[in-house]
Amino acid sequence: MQMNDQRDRAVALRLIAAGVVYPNGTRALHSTSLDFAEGAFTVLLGPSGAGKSTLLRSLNGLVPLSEGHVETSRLGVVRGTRGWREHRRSTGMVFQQHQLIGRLTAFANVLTGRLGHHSTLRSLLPLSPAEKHLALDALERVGLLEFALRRADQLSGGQQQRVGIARALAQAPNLILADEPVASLDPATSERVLALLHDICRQDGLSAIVSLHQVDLARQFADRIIGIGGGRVVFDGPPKDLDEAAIRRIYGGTAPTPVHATRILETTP
Ligand SMILES: Nc1ncnc2c1ncn2[C@@H]1O[C@H](COP(=O)(O)OP(=O)(O)OP(=O)(O)O)[C@@H](O)[C@H]1O
Repeated sequence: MQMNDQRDRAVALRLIAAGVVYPNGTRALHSTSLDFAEGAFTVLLGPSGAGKSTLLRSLNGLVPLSEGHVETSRLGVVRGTRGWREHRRSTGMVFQQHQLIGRLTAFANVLTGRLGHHSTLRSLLPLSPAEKHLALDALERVGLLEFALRRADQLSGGQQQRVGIARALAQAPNLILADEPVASLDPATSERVLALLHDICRQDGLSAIVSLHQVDLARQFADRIIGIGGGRVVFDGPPKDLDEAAIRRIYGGTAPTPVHATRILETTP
């Protein structure tokens, strides 16, 4: 897909002059405005500490904005506790470390994706058969129906991340935010998990914003790549425009460390 196609699409989500300063005074995101097109698979790339997680998490209020706004096509400018709750309910989040409850089954973990749809009191009661079907359907889509009753901590890393994707799908979201969803997986599993996420988003017309460390995966799957450096957008374009100069701009002259080298460094005492 070309950038022009993206411009022709409706805007699903908009970041307007948004910035983040953490309580310790660190400015992690300088004033940034971005439009995210309906149904597009957008990848955030950048070196460690660039501000990818901050930007991604600010999009659903997990990191509060210090200035600016988030606007969605459904809600307009997101405001107040109720507005953010409503926005989060329709935003599926996939995390690097899955954030599953290990002693619960895959099925029970996926069901937790439904809890945002209920009041605190109602969520203490069993979920409806329709919601259980939704959760099983989500597990089937990620190819894990046969593991539905297995404890999450007895699944492989790739399977756990697929449960994480199923949990996000069980929310029936309009938008998926994935914060380094494959950072803890080996390269082959990373590609499979990302292909799965990409295919599901495409089939359902879901907008996805995904932060990644791997340039090759960004090139393979993204409709649009946003490069972040020092809390600012330093590249924004389709994968075909991500040339060596753009990579230098994003990574500040130091080539991104290949995944296998990172793993050797991590596992060597
Ligand atoms: N809770 C926090 N309090 C203070 N500073 C923070 C906090 N979280 C992140 N930062 C700082 O904000 C900057 C951006 O961090 P962020 O986690 O968004 O980067 P990132 O690009 O996602 O990095 P990585 O790829 O290593 O996860 C960094 O300087 C980081 O140290």
